[in-house]
Amino acid sequence: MPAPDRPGGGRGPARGGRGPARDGRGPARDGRAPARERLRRADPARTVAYDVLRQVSEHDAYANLVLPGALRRAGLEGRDAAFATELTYGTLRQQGLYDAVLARVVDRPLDRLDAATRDALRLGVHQLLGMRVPDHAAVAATVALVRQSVGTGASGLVNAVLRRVAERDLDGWLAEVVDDADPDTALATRLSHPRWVVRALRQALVAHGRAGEETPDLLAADNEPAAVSLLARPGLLDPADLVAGGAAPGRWSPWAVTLPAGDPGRLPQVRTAHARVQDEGSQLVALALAAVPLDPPADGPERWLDLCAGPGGKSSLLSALAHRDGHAGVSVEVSPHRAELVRQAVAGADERWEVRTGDGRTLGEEEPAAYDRVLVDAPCTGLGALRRRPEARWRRTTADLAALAPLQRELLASGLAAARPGGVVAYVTCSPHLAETRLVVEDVVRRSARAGVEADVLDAGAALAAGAGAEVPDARAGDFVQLWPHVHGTDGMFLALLRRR
Ligand SMILES: C[S@@+](CC[C@H](N)C(=O)[O-])C[C@H]1O[C@@H](n2cnc3c(N)ncnc32)[C@H](O)[C@@H]1O
Repeated sequence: MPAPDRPGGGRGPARGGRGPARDGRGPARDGRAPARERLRRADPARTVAYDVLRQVSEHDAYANLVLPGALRRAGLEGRDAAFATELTYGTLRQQGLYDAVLARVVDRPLDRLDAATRDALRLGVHQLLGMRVPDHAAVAATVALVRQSVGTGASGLVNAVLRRVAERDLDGWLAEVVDDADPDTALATRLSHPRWVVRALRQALVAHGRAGEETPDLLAADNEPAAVSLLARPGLLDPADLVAGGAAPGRWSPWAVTLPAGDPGRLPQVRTAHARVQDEGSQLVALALAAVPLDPPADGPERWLDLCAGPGGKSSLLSALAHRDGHAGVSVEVSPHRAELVRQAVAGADERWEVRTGDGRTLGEEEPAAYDRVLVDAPCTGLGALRRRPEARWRRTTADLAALAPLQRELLASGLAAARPGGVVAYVTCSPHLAETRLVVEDVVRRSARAGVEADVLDAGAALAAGAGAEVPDARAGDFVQLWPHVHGTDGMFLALLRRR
């Protein structure tokens, strides 16, 4: 995949073909106020984007959770919804680069600006440098937004700053902001990631057998909008039905389809929980666990366990497979709210699938050697899924790695203890970080053996191929699997498979 080294170089909505209100030059075809005058008022798409940005920065909201509701409430659909989405996600992803530009123009440190004004400035810069919105429309519409939301004083500042930004194009600003920076800082600024993340991802690439030179491609993939993948739950829905409705078949998972556009929440199959939005990488790792050959248990159906299951994506797939094939299972989730989401996710396949609110760390002790297949999809930094969570890269810190390390180890050790001899455990993260993947597995295998719970590392690549129905090229990292956004077009899922002796 080529590495576009600029925002908006990819698939963001273009200006061309939009209605007259987009660029402020069109005639008033519909009896409304002239376009130029309309730009004096904030338009709905920009208002939605700005409101979501405010919720993200003021209330630590997640843009991907807040935006769909905001679009629906504003009645935005089609191209307008796509425009609002690109405004929101692009602004959040490129925040590091845009702040570097703004720092050259604003007459005080950015953190001394009122947060509402700073969010508006970032939104304006994205239109100027990351989208093909004409300068005058980007400035006028953003100023209108600020006048309406913050006040006249702030709108003067925003007007002056955005006009200065508009004096150069993106290449001009890129040259300026990375001018005398060291290579890592330059890469971090150019592709808008924190510097520690750039280093961690390069280290992860190398640790999983790839070249450090791929780092710019990986960072660029984080800046591209991810396709909307759906899971058609096995036994409940044939993916061909979704394809007949206009979706494209998935690239890797036999149960995946890709939606061209639109709100998946409106699909009847999603409403009935027969289909679910789920990245193909997530589907593949769950399918791999289900595909590991196993001696059948002597005393009845297989028992499956999803040890940290919220919000239920992989439980929805595992429960459907288990239901189809006559197995039984349990999902455990510590957060009551997320456990409720898991209950909804397993609906339709829940006859012999129980959902519990509880602490997965103690389950291995409470039910030792009780399960045939165990999924430990551990809480992690999510560094492999940055393209879907546009603000996550700015929230995560190295302190999170240290904080998550004990929890990841305790959950895996508990999952291993809950597996019966001959049973199999999948350790999964949506982060390729070495400290959350290989180091956790190696550490827990060693420590568990000392406690009398021995396990062998299985060939996860073979299981992935069995689950997908074909080899997934470039997925193997020794005995482990590491998927990559820039290689596979999936989230960066890690998978290790362990068989208990
Ligand atoms: C990475 S998410 C799992 C994603 C899930 N497998 C899916 O596909 O939707 C990790 C989950 O573990 C939960 N969790 C954290 N600590 C836990 C614990 N001690 N026991 C059980 N669940 C826990 C978190 O609340 C979170 O929902």
